[in-house]
Amino acid sequence: MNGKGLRRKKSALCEVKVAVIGGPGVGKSALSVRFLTRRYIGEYDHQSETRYKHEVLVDNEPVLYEILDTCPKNEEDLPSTETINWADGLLLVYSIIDRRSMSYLKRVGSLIANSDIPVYIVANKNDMVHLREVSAEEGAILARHFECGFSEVAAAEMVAPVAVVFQELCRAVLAARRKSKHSLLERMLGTKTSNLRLYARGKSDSCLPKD
Ligand SMILES: Nc1nc2c(ncn2[C@@H]2O[C@H](COP(=O)(O)OP(=O)(O)OP(=O)(O)O)[C@@H](O)[C@H]2O)c(=O)[nH]1
Repeated sequence: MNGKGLRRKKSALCEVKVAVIGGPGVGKSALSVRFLTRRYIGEYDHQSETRYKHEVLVDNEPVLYEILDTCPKNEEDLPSTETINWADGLLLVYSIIDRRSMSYLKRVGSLIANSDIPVYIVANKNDMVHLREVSAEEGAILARHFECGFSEVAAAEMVAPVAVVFQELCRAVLAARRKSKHSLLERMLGTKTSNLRLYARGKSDSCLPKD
């Protein structure tokens, strides 16, 4: 114990695994590193996927993000089943100046059509509107199709909107966890649990948002 009260137990940390997915060069690393370090680094020299860990507060609760920055070799190189199964949530990235990157996400959509993994769509490089190939409306339509959140950002310009994107995906993951826990309880108890307070204990429960 320290002077300021109880030291936080490690088990109280909520872990959220995010795979950052998108076609080549859309800014997956720029977005990830912006979120991790608040800095914009223009060029990344990596030939393979990279994993990061990062702890932040989301809605005043500590969250440990594990971020997988994927690295497709070309437009045909879609994320593996292993990557999708590993993730709790997918950050799907396209570039507003690259129409092919929107098509890439549509192909990813077919891959995850039968899954209920939470996703968030982010359109990057909106500092380059003079070269725009994909309208914001098209992004919003794709997000409606995925039933997920959507925003246009520029990793090159600002930190806050990029952080919001990661926070929103975290909220979607926690909401999905809460929903699956409720439906598991409903199956076990044979009743609706919406009026029951969940008795939270144990490590996995610490990842659930409070009711
Ligand atoms: N103008 C502008 N350029 C950006 C932005 N984000 C990234 N870039 C540039 O886009 C290029 C690709 O960025 P990366 O972050 O390496 O893209 P990536 O999706 O990780 O690339 P791969 O891992 O090779 O698929 C770099 O030259 C970045 O400087 C942005 O918001 N605006």
